[in-house]
Amino acid sequence: MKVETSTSFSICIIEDDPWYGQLLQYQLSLNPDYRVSLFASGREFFDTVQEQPDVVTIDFALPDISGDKLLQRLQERFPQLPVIVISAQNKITTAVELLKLGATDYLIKDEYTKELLWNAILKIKENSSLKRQVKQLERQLQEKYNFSNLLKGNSPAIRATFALMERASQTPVNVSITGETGTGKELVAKAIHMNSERQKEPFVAVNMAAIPSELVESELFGHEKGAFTGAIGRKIGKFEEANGGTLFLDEIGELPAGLQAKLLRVLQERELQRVGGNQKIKLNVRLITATHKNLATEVQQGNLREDLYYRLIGLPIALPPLRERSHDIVFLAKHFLDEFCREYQKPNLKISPAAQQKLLTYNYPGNVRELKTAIELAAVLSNDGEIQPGDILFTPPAAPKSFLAEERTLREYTYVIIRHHLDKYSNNVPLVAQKLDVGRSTIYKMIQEGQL
Ligand SMILES: Nc1ncnc2c1ncn2[C@@H]1O[C@H](COP(=O)(O)OP(=O)(O)OP(=O)(O)O)[C@@H](O)[C@H]1O
Repeated sequence: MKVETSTSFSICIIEDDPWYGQLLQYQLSLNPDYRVSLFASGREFFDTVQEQPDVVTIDFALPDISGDKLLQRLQERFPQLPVIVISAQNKITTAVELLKLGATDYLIKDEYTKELLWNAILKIKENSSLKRQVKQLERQLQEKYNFSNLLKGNSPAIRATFALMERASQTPVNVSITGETGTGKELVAKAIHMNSERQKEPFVAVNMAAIPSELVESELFGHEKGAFTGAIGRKIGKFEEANGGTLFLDEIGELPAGLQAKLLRVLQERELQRVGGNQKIKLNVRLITATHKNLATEVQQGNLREDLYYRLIGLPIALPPLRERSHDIVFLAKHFLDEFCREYQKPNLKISPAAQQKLLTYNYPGNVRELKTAIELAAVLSNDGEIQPGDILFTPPAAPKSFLAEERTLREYTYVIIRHHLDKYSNNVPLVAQKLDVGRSTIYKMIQEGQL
């Protein structure tokens, strides 16, 4: 027999007294959400029920099996099953024993049993629906943070990134992410955290480039009251905030040289002292760093300590610039367009072939962030069902102030250009003359005249 479990709440009553059993069945069936089945013995229940019901009530004194044994068999068969024991005995020790064994409730057979049973089942129902909701929310959250839900892409490069992220989520190793601005470094860090066993703990992101260098130490490690002028109270640093979870240090290449030794010590010893404090605080933080710089070059140039480099590098993940993953451009554009149409409650827009061509020929210095912004604007600008090339406007980054903006004579411009090249090629006049296609004597003459 299959007790109906899908849409309704299924209750099984095991009671050998047919009159009493039917009384309980009648009473509970008054709730139209309940499907109530009656069994005269433990054996009849086990012979017929295959799927776990939502709750079982058992008579303590059945002819074929004692209450405690039946409870144990039910628990072996359905480990999560709530079981209510109904007994004619009002011996406290029996009740305590059964509750210890895992019974959800113990009711005495008297004139209040029906009401008490009604309430006990209501509580179990509420509890199980809450548990179901929590499970569903957890599933939704998990889906939301699935790598391929968070990070969109169709290129071999992004697929290779998924594989690395998978590995990074399964181990607590440090991760270092490199990539130009807007390639999705923070998104990758967050996705790793959300898929790791630390997902319920904090994810704290800090952009090192955005903190004035004199404040970095207290921002990362915290400070005690009075540690320095202006430290009016105790401050918890980002490491402590992230304790138990993940700390994402963006633009790690900007970490001031003076703090590199302290960071290394904190990572090695897994404990820190707040600025101006002497208490040692234990840390359990997973570190993910990101940079658009090449850290190995930073080490060679003496900007980053080698020992810190080896600590940080852990599992490296390199995100290629968008212009090198042409497979992703239209794919991402369509994804963002769908998102913006939903957000702006516009009917679904398409991208015309000519607009796709325009997207594919641009070089995206701002990478995915720039594509996303351009698509948002296109979604707003478009007034037919299709994005046209004219709807796609790329805003180039502010160019360095052009020297053409300054008013000079042609001769003065010539000096500026030659001087720039002499600086660039270490005053190598023959090389500069060759590069600019002018006579060497012209350059020597200008030098002699003191114009350069
Ligand atoms: N593969 C992707 N799929 C979906 N959205 C993406 C993807 N890559 C980047 N984005 C989006 O692009 C924007 C920039 O991403 P993110 O901030 O992670 O880049 P970043 O490399 O950390 O940038 P920066 O170096 O400037 O801090 C965000 O809105 C992010 O959601």
